[in-house]
Amino acid sequence: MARWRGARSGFVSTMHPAAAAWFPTHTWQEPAWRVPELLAAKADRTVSVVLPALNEEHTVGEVVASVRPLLGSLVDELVVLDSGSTDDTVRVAAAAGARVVRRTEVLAELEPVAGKGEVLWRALAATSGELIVYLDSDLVDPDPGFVPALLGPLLTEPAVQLVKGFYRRPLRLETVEQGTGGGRVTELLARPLLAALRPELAGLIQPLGGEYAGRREFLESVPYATGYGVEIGLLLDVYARSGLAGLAQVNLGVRKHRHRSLTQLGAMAGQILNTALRRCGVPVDADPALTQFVQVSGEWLPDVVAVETGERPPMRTVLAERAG
Ligand SMILES: O=c1ccn([C@@H]2O[C@H](COP(=O)(O)OP(=O)(O)O)[C@@H](O)[C@H]2O)c(=O)[nH]1
Ligand SMILES: O=C(O)[C@@H](COP(=O)(O)O)O[C@H]1O[C@H](CO)[C@@H](O)[C@H](O)[C@H]1O
Repeated sequence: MARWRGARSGFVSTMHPAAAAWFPTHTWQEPAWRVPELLAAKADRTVSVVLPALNEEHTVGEVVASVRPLLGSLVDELVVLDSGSTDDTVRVAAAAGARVVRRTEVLAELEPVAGKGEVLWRALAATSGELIVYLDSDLVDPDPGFVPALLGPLLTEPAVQLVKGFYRRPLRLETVEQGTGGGRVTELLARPLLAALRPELAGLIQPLGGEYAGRREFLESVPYATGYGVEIGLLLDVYARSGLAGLAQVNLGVRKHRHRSLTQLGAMAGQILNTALRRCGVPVDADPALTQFVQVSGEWLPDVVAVETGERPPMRTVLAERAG
């Protein structure tokens, strides 16, 4: 299958040498795997698709429906891990054909904490697939090709441990044809942060993207940041353990999703920054707080938010302790 259009290889060499060496052989610009080919490569291995969901009643049904046709062939289980939704997410997800697991129903002895990473981590205990695909539940017009593309490298390249999706990310849904501008935390924080701390990872096109797949053996062996730091944490951990050879990325086309406000993304960025600094051995405040500002009747007032920096230990250790 097509990995890289060589005509553009000149630009690749302008990156950090390690990134430039990795990019051409671990980037699928035109993923061409067909399901029958992947089924043959899959053989007797198993695949779990996991959707983290917090109040996603408007979109979770379509995301589930985009994966549903693969259930029973390429996909062995399709799970929505509900993150404490207070809307109709659970009903909509179940009606669309997913197995819905509330975060309180798995590892019930552990009091759940808020956050995306918490449910991605709990999903490890709620599923059994050797390969795990994570998709966000807020996707708009989700492409059924996401899962096959993300599984491609895992099913054909034994050294790869984690596969990240990449895509064009329109910020205004109505201008998807030309739209870009999405991935604000990626462009304003993650990319500059990786450039400063791990320039070898400069070749990752979407380091924070919520569509990715990994081997259970790797995912159960690393801690999970319980908030939005989960993606940067997993990325840094796979690099620390397997080097760039453990990473691949596939073109998923266009990704449209619900966009949060700048204030919300500021809090998200705080979690990502804190996780990345800790993974890279940079001392950080034990209980960081982020002071944002709001204008009330003309007066600017501080709004101090705690930066969630919780971590869950490697699932492997938790399951071993439970097994006694
Ligand atoms: O505490 C949380 C926060 C987020 N999410 C889910 O994680 C995904 C990505 O979250 P969000 O859309 O807030 O991030 P963004 O894509 O805007 O960066 C979505 O499916 C959310 O429903 C979750 O399950 N629990
Ligand atoms: O990539 C980003 O900058 C943020 C915000 O995206 P938008 O500016 O709302 O398109 O979205 C990602 O970051 C989160 C933290 O890693 C992930 O959990 C999300 O899945 C991903 O969409």
